[in-house]
Amino acid sequence: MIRIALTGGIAAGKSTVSRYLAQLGFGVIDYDEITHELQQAGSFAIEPLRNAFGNEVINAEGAVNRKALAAQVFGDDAMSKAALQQLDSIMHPLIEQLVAEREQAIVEHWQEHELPQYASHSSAVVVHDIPLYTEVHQTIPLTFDHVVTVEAPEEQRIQRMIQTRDMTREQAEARIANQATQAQREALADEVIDGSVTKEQMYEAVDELMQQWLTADEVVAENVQNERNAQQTSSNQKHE
Ligand SMILES: CC(C)(COP(=O)(O)OP(=O)(O)OC[C@H]1O[C@@H](n2cnc3c(N)ncnc32)[C@H](O)[C@@H]1O)[C@@H](O)C(=O)NCCC(=O)NCCS
Ligand SMILES: Nc1ncnc2c1ncn2[C@@H]1O[C@H](COP(=O)(O)OP(=O)(O)OP(=O)(O)O)[C@@H](O)[C@H]1O
Repeated sequence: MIRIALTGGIAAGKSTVSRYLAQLGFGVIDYDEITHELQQAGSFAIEPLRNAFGNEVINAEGAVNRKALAAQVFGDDAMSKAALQQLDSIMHPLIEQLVAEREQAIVEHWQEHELPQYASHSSAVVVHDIPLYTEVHQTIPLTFDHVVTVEAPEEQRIQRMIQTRDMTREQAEARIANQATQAQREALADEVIDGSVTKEQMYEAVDELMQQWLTADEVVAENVQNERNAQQTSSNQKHE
């Protein structure tokens, strides 16, 4: 299996890249979607969250009131920091469990449906779409073959947020300031996709990366197979 972590600065184009990879037929696991699912009524996370943070973080329907929870865990004081750690310790093992189940389903699906445009690839590809990879990589202990971040200049991202998300400049700037920095994301990534170019150019960059990684994986698979064949031949010769 080739495991890829995909992250990026807010509004840099990560979701656009993620959708494109899904369109190509690769399995994509969306960590934001999983987090939201786990905070719906009836989820395993509800009672532990209620016990840790009180009734006020659960709404009348039995789902998490994200605004109320955010008020307890986001802040510069020691209490908020400890609360965020506690939230991570409740959410992250549950996220990890759902991720493992999705990954298994993707591998099973891949075994039955190879992608025609990559007919020769020998491993399933699973893309983990993790907006907050920098923030959570130490508490969700998954290992990745490749870590990719999508980046674009801050002003371009602010303009995108103002135009497509109905935000004011102040709100957009605050969202950026709240996240890890571009330098922190790039320090963890082995590839950076430029989100400031056209979408078509971004897709070309993705195509190139996937070809490169699948070819490298194919070479490793071939070497392993050759090694196995050589060992088999030598063991057969010894028995003759
Ligand atoms: C506290 C919650 C309900 C607040 O939701 P809300 O919609 O108001 O904010 P949102 O999720 O967009 O986060 C806003 C910003 O907070 C920061 N942030 C969010 N979660 C974390 C975290 N676990 N660690 C550090 N920073 C975080 C990021 O900068 C993010 O951009 C939500 O963030 C949450 O449940 N977080 C914990 C689960 C988690 O780790 N999610 C990420 C999984 S990859
Ligand atoms: N290369 C591009 N050229 C023009 N517009 C783009 C490009 N990439 C993304 N966009 C647009 O910018 C907006 C933000 O992109 P996208 O949703 O992919 O960002 P994101 O990084 O996933 O953000 P978030 O982290 O908040 O989910 C969208 O409206 C998208 O269509």
